[in-house]
Parts: sequence; C-alpha cells; structure tokens
Amino acid sequence: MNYKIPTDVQVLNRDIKREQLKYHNKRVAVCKEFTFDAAHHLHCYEGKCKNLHGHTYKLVITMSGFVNEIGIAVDFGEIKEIFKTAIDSKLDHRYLNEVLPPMNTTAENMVVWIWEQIDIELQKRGLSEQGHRLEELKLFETPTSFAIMKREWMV
Ligand SMILES: Nc1nc2c(c(=O)[nH]1)N=C([C@H](O)[C@H](O)COP(=O)(O)OP(=O)(O)OP(=O)(O)O)CN2
Ligand SMILES: [Zn+2]
Repeated sequence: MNYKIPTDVQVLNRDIKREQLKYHNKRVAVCKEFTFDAAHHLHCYEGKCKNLHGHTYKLVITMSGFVNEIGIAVDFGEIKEIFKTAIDSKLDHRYLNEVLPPMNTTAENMVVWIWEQIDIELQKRGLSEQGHRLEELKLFETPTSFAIMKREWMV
C-alpha cells in the first residue's frame, strides 16, 4: 500500500528545509558526558593517593562541527562511538598505571592523553576533514576534582 504524506506535512518539511539554510555551515559545539571506572595510584606523591584506589571518572567531550542540512553539527551517536573505541575500550575497568604510557596518572596527564586519542580517532574516521574537532575536555576524577583542556590553550 502506498502511503501518501499529507500535503500540510510536505509544506512543513519544505519550510523547515528553507529555514534550515540559515543555520547551515555555522560552526556549533555539542557536549556529551561519559563515565568509566578505573584504578590507579600516584607516584612521587605524599598523600592518600599514593595508595591503590579507584574512581568513577566522568569525561565531558565538547566537539564542534558545521551544522548540516538536517541541523546536526556532530552526531551525539558519533561521539559515543569515538569514546567507546578510543577511550572506554582502553581504560574502563583497567589499572591505569599499567595501560597508560609511562606517566603519573594525574587527571592533568590523562586529559592530555585522552585528547590525543580522540584526535587520532577523528582523523581515522575522516571526520577532521569534514571540520569536526575537539574544543574542550573535562575529566572528573571525583565529583569535585577535575582537569580541563581547551583548544584555545593549545600551542
Ligand atoms: N592536581 C591534581 N591533584 C591530585 C590528583 C590529580 O590528578 N591532579 N589526584 C589525586 C588523587 O588521585 C585523588 O584520588 C583525588 O584527589 P582529591 O580530590 O583530593 O580526592 P578526595 O576524595 O579527597 O576529594 P574530596 O572531594 O575532597 O573528598 C590527588 N590530587
Ligand atoms: Zn585518584
């Protein structure tokens, strides 16, 4: 059976497409939050964090792109796939001191490493060429302690 889209819907679709042109190609950033659980300890550090302990890390990814013809700059689903491939598969339920390159597993060092991994994944997927780019990462070690990295601070 052939279903006919009612005329008023067609008119609405046409009007939306025309209106959408106003926003097309504007650079807009979107954010998505993720969590992963991991264990670690700090080196050269006098305090409780020199002992093995765990965190539910929260990562807030801010990524920008150019708004397309259906009003999407960066698909939230794409960010989820990037997080799963580049970060979650490597860090979730792992001992960070073992799986990360030799470095102190501070939030500062980790946020830099995570930035590099996401950047590599964007290039692998050909998304950098489309104009998708990281703008900011926030990595929470605890609900009150976090590190930030921003594109504008990069030299
Ligand atoms: N600048 C940094 N300081 C500390 C880091 C870090 O990565 N960068 N890490 C730690 C520890 O790993 C610790 O697990 C987290 O520190 P802290 O916020 O002190 O944890 P608390 O559970 O004590 O937090 P409260 O909210 O104050 O209870 C230490 N420092
Ligand atoms: Zn810690």
